[in-house]
Amino acid sequence: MYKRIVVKLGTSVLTGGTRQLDRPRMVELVRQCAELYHQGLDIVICTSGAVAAGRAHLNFPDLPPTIVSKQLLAAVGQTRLMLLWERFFDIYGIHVGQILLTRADVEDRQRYLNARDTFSALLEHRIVPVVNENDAVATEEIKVGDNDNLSALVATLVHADLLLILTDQPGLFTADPRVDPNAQLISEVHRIDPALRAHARGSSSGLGVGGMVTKLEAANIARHAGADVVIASGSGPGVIIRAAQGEPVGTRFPALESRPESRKRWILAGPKPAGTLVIDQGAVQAVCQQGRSLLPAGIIRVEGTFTRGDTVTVVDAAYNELARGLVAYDSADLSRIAGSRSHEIAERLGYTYGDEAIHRNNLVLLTD
Ligand SMILES: Nc1ncnc2c1ncn2[C@@H]1O[C@H](COP(=O)(O)OP(=O)(O)O)[C@@H](O)[C@H]1O
Ligand SMILES: N[C@@H](CCC(=O)OP(=O)(O)O)C(=O)O
Repeated sequence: MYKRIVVKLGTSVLTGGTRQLDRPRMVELVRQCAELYHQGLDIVICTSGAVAAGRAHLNFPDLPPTIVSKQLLAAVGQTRLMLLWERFFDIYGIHVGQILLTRADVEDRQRYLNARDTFSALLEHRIVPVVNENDAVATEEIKVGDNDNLSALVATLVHADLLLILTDQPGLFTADPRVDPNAQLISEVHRIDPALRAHARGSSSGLGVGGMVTKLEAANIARHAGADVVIASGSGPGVIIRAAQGEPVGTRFPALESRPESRKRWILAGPKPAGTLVIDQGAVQAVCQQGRSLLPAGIIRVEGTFTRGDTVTVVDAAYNELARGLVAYDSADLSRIAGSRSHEIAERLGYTYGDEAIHRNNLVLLTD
């Protein structure tokens, strides 16, 4: 039995594929959460559905397809959504607390820790946090963008041992089942590699954001943070209880053994990578197999514009993501010293911040 679970409920689940929130379905989901809560489990809800709720409440207004329209719908819908969560949990004598986040709230480590404290306080007082992106004010630059990645961030923040992503399909299939009727359910995943990613497509229902692509991104972050991840159907009978008891439902991604310490968890889930470092085979070996720091000598290419201390993603020549880390040099400097030996850094730049492009203490591996 798990102790702390984050339940992510997609728009597809909360609307049941209709254009409104499906209240009986929400009540059933809350009933299951309440049963687990009263057995002593900590429950965190990551809810989508604000935009759908806003649209339904305003009777499907004819709005231009702009960011502001979405913000307007979310502003109206979020209160409707929260009202329902509050009412339904209240039936079982459970208090809820709303947390609305954007990427900007966790980009900086201090703010990330503040958010973590809020979650800790709620959970300590046995209040169920109900989390969504702060869509009403989130613009492209500051948002997480999809609630799958948001749920992985939350699972990382609260040290969840299970992230349960509920959607309108029984799990991850070998192809989008809406398109390919012969697609097969994949019940257990031990490696999230390009071959597996090739199965995942975006959302084709017009309701959700990201489809299976973002669910795999989320699964990869959460299992590196030490949580098991399950993707399953929100309409499966007793699905939350069954998943919490460790029964095989949907697609399961067991947590990886390594449990990163606090700062590395932040690097993993907090800041959005501002750039990409493409590294050569020797550096892949040194970083991934030998746990070494990344030196400029192993960098083939620098992409994006970033400053010293920003998070970047580290990829191999085929663009498989290997790690994330905080850079010791900005993008202009790194471009100048990429491929250089350590003693050449000062010669090229006229100064040095050390031999490492990313010190291993600032590096989190994303390989298995
Ligand atoms: N390989 C796949 N296996 C299962 N579903 C997939 C796959 N590729 C794409 N999808 C699509 O992902 C959708 C679920 O994601 P999404 O629409 O974003 O829902 P949610 O609102 O639950 O996040 C499914 O309806 C399905 O059509
Ligand atoms: N934050 C948005 C949902 C964004 C999102 O990722 O949706 P989904 O793919 O249905 O989980 C909302 O509340 O409408």
